[in-house]
Amino acid sequence: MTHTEHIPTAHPQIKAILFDLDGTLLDTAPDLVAAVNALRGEYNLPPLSFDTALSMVGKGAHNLIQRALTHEQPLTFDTDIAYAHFAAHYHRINGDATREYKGVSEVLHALHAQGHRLGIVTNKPTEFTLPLIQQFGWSGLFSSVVCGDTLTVRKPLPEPLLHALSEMNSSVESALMVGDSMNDALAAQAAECACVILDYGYNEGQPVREALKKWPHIPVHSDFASALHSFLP
Ligand SMILES: O=C(O)COP(=O)(O)O
Ligand SMILES: [Mg+2]
Repeated sequence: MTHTEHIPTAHPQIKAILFDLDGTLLDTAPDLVAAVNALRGEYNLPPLSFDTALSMVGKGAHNLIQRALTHEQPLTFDTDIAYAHFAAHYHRINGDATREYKGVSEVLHALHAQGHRLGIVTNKPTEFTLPLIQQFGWSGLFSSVVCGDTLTVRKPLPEPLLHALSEMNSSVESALMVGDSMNDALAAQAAECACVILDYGYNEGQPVREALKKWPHIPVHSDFASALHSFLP
């Protein structure tokens, strides 16, 4: 069976499409890992392996910093100072080695040209998200960008998705969430929003396809264009 045979049941009326950023639209892993290890250097901690550092990405920057600094043993640190260190390093690095996944720009432009309303719902802070949207030439495409610090809560809670849809004047019945992690799937489920998942991204170190085996109603794709294929002409 090919993955493209899984088509979201809600697709005929889909008008609004919400995208996760890290691991779905953009492979930000090299820059995130470099920033994590630069942060660790500030605390005289040795670098983490790529996979270990990447497994800490998913629940926003404060959670990432907490996991990165307490990996080996508990460490008491000032969270504002640690965030300032992380932000300084990540601003310096952000975008350098980040690449869009195959087909992303082409599909986003095609969906937009077709009249779909597009939004981003990411746990990444706004200050790192907006420069990436600009770098990849996507600024005119999104009618809502909800980041990890837009509200006081983040995915896997449903509020960020619902907030984006309200900014897009769209109903949850007409919406699709496209993500790479259980945080996206859980947020979509809680919002009662249709969802498709890409398996090439980051799911906090766990294969997302395995995690979704008990949720057969959520289609899993390995290719961005195939995941959106049924919404294109
Ligand atoms: O920054 C994170 O923790 C994850 O970001 P994402 O929600 O775009 O995957
Ligand atoms: Mg993601």
